[in-house]
Amino acid sequence: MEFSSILFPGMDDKRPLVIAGPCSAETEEQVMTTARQLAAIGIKIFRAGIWKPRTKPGGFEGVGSPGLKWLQRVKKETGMYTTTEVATEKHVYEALKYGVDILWIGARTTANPFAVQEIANTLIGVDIPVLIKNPVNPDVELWVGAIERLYNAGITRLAAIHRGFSSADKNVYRNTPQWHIPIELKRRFPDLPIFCDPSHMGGKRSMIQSLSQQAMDLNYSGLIIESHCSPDEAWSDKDQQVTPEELDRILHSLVIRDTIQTTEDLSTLRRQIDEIDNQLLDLLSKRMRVSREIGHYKFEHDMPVLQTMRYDEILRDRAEQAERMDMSGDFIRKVLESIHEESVRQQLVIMENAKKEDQSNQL
Ligand SMILES: O=C(O)C(=O)C[C@]1(C(=O)O)C=C[C@@H](O)C=C1
Repeated sequence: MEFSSILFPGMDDKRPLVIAGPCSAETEEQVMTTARQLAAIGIKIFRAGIWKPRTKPGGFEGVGSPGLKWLQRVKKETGMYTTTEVATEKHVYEALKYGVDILWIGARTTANPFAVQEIANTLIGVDIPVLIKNPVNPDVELWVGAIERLYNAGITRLAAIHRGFSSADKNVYRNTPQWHIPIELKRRFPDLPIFCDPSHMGGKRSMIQSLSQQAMDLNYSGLIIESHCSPDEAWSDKDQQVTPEELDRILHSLVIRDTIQTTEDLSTLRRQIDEIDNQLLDLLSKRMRVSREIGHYKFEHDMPVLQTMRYDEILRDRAEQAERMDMSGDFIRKVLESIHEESVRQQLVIMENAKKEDQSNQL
């Protein structure tokens, strides 16, 4: 896929490209005050939710179409480009009618291929950048699928927004980052810009700075940060919004590492990594050879392939050992789960082949 630039005239091709604005457009005054303050600190793209998907009914569901006139005014008076979330065909028509410059697709919508297809069909023939948030569930294929649906509709000015993933486990995040998922997306589409949404990820103002820094260190193109002229009085998501002044402070604190340099030192270290990876592969192939021998033993002695007690003992022992060696137990558990999966697969093949051989010998 070949993506085109999402930038507009007057925007720097410099990291991070920042989109900022309130979670929701509440009143014309709140929108205009916030917009003026953001324009004053150099923000070029103003965001505001016009239609808000809420988990339960009864919450503030956005001001709807009347708020689009406020976005028009923002553009006219401050020169900032505007963006809002669309989830249905009607939202798209309304946003286009009022000249919204960039659309974004929310996490709940990305998770629903029917809704994404409806939006894509509505956009056929329209030249507008679309930003696609990750789906609520940690499924990179759904995210890729949404990007492909838009692309197939002729929308090539695309970018992704990483806002984190829902999780049943309680942790410090509102939506856990699971950085490996956007990293996989980036591996598949190296030219697709990725924005980080530290507001929804952290769910708290205090986490915005460090999440933004991590996103910059992972080479993200941009940030989308919720900013409100009086966050404590916000009608939605007040804990995660910052004043434009605070946003300015956060943005200035970020260290942007942009040098691409391969010195002799780095090459030497990378050669060491290559060598160690070779050894790891060698060891893994030796382990699989032993596992295949166990497979033959199990066939001859009528033993099942899966040995839960032994598997459990390996996971427990190695996780403890890993922690003593300064690695996370969870990490080693994941590695061993993959190794065990391959080991079981190889033993099942052995069982199957040995059975076939037995049968053909009996004929
Ligand atoms: O110990 C065994 O029985 C094995 O076959 C080895 C092994 C492993 O790869 O560690 C594979 C399958 C079993 O479920 C448990 C462990």
